Amino acid sequence: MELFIGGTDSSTPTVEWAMTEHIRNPNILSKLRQKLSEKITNGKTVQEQDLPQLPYLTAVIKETMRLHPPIAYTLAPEPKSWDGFTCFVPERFLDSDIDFRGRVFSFIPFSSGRRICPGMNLGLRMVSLILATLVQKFDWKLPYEMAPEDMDITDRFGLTLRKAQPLVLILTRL
Ligand code: HEM
Repeated sequence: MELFIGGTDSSTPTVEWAMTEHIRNPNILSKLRQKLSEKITNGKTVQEQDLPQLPYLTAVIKETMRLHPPIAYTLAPEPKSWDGFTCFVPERFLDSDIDFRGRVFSFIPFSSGRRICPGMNLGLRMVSLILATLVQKFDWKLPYEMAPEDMDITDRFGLTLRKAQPLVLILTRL
């Protein structure tokens, strides 16, 4: 199955960037797949009620939103606030109390205060379930024997910060 990620809402760029970072960091993809298989057993598919037990999945989504803020104009990332600013390291969020509510100025993917996104919980559930299902149920590879380092990872600036070139992956059912 060939997967093109498209769409214009704020959830889609997060899934697309998360998948892009996982292709560039296969050890993180393996770790996430392992964490999912520890909690979601017997061939089940991840469900909403499983999400609180999947802190690594949440860390991956936070790290994706840190490095690729979904809504560009408000949320330019701040290099000085983060060690290894350009590196994709979900572990930085594991023992941290930084949540999605915008209480720390360097991480406000859903804005904060009175402007905070009213769809935050729904958006997070959508991103978490889509990403977890794709990781859990499919093996991913780039088409045309392309190498991860050949991927175009430039942003396309707009209301949402999308990849300039859409991600295309070949998915095989695991
Ligand atoms: C991962 C997904 C999402 C992200 C990252 C996101 C992010 C944001 C951000 C940063 C803002 C504030 C924009 C500003 O400061 O003007 C916002 C506003 C808003 N979002 Fe979301 N959003 C997401 C999903 C959703 C969903 C699923 C819904 C609806 C079902 C939604 C509905 C809204 C609405 C109505 C506003 C405007 C609120 C206002 O101005 O009072 N969002 N979103």
